[in-house]
Amino acid sequence: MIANFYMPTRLVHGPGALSRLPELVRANRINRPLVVSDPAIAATPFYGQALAALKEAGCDVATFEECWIDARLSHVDAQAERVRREDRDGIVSIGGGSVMCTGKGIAIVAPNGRSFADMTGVANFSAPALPMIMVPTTAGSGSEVSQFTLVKDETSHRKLVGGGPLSFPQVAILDPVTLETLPARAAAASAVDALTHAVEALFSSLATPLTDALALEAVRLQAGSMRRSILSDDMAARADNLLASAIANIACGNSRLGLAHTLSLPLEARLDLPHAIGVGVLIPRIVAFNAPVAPAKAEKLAVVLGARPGVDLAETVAAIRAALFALFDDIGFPTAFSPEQLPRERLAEMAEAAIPGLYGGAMPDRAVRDSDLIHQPGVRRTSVAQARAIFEQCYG
Ligand SMILES: NC(=O)c1ccc[n+]([C@@H]2O[C@H](COP(=O)([O-])OP(=O)(O)OC[C@H]3O[C@@H](n4cnc5c(N)ncnc54)[C@H](O)[C@@H]3O)[C@@H](O)[C@H]2O)c1
Ligand SMILES: [Fe+2]
Repeated sequence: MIANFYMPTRLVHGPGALSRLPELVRANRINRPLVVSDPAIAATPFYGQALAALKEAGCDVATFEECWIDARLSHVDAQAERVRREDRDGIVSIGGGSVMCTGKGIAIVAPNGRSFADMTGVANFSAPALPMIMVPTTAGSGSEVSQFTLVKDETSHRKLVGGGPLSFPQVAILDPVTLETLPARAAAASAVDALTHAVEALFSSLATPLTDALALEAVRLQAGSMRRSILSDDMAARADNLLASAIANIACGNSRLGLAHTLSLPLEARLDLPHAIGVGVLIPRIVAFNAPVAPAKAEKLAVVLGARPGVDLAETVAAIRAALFALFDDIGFPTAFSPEQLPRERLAEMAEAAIPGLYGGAMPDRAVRDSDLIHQPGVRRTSVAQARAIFEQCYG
């Protein structure tokens, strides 16, 4: 396999990093930025300070502070039109994955002059996206280092995926001050999502020693910092947590995701299960499913989770499961689905909806479609019956 590792985004991270925003905006020749955020972020002190610093540095700043949970097609297309009209020359996104994906969508659409809905898939646009500076305020999505943006089309109720090498953010600024105002529940959900990105990257058929190194370090850093980051005011832990979620996305951005994200998709689409709950509850079961075909990876995963590898694979898998369950319990995150969340009579339907998109480990020999970004090449071929059996293991 010829592998391709690509990561052009500059990372500026650590306590105080946000103070570098004006200089980094200038360094990327942005003079007239559109600053994108949501109402919760717009009310925080760090946002007000960032905005004031940009104006003080002489930037002609416009704002869009109306993002919702999940980037919206109508916001992306309308704000891109505004960017063209007002001759804006760059995007500063300050927020979680929803805000960063909105900003990235605007940055793609503005210079390409078509609706985002007409540019989905991989690299389906020709003009480079406007320069983007990303300031994540959750330690979760990793959108700040990703070429892709996930945008909800409210009309068709589909989640659109688009992006390519021309839409990597120029800079990601990771400052733990941004996590101070994040409610514990949202912090737990985004941290679990990030953890699953790293574990999925490890058990991908497209994984390489390079992505493995990043994935394992992301798990070690994430598992070691999550409790203190979420349950106390520990700035060092929050800095680690932010860096871990970026590293996890760099890993899965290059090796793709896996079966937890694939199986979670119909639960999110058809049962409105939140993404983090879907992938978080599934991930210990997916590790158990994958471990027999990747036992060495399971052992390494146990070590970075701080668990002791067992004398055999079954013990190692049990140790991983116990470590993940303890972590989730401590941060108040569920370890099982309730029958209300995932009705037993719909298990067959969910398994059938998830599996046809899988292509069992090989890259397709055709143009990559949207669905390929979501249906991921995990290490193990999976049948509908196996998917159903995995769902059945998710009830505690
Ligand atoms: N592009 C990618 O590679 C990628 C990867 C994973 C997820 N995503 C997308 O990211 C989105 C999820 O992002 P998320 O998990 O970061 O959550 P989010 O951006 O949806 O935010 C969740 C909630 O937390 C609030 N919030 C965020 N930061 C805050 C802060 N510091 N203080 C107070 N409130 C704060 C928001 O206002 C929101 O209500 C989804 O739409 C998903 O599709 C994109
Ligand atoms: Fe995810």
